[in-house]
Amino acid sequence: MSSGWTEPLFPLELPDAPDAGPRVIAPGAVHVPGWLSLEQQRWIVARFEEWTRGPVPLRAAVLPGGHPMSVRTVCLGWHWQPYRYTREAFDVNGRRVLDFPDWMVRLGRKAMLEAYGDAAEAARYTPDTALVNFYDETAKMGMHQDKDEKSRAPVVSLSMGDSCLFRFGNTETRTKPYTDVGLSSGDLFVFGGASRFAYHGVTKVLPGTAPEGCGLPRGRINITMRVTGMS
Ligand SMILES: O=C(O)CCC(=O)C(=O)O
Ligand SMILES: [Fe+2]
Repeated sequence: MSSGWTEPLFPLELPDAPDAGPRVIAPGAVHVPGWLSLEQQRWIVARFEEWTRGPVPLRAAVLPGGHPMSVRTVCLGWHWQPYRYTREAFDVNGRRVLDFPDWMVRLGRKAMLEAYGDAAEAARYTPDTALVNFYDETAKMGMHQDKDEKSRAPVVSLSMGDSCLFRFGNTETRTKPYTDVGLSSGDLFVFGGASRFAYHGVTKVLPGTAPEGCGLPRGRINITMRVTGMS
């Protein structure tokens, strides 16, 4: 019971060797465990701390039903609110969000190359927004599609801090079939192609599982880079 992995082992995909290569979870959906080094993770966590200082703070987006999400988010490039992108955070303080960093474009391209192995596709990939989510130990994210982008380019996801159970489903329904994947600190997950509009969510954060030295002793950060297709 001390491992933190309290879910049944099947169909949970356990992270094994940290340097295990890419695994295809569904067509177009690839999980790369342990992709970022601890040093890279720490560096990104330090950037996260800068982003949360503004101009737009970390905030829980309010869903149309009036309930705030349990996850808190800060955006880069374009600000997302349910369910659209704008340059200014009208639902927070009206300020324009930080520019999308060049280093993150480069990281997105490296991620694409790692996941799909197609150098030309990777070189073309130019994400222009990132939703940077912070999960405390009770936060979750319900099953949803990322479909507010006008582009079908893949979504690149990076995780730091505590592990979580990430549920990756199908494009038709919020329910089965899905695969539960353990996403740990440093993991990469890319979904594009036939999986670009698959439902997915975070069912549980596993407190106390952040590795020593990742820069985030508790809680979980997830960055999803996307191409808005907007200008
Ligand atoms: O936290 C995650 O791993 C997923 C986040 C997500 O699906 C989103 O921000 O749309
Ligand atoms: Fe999503």
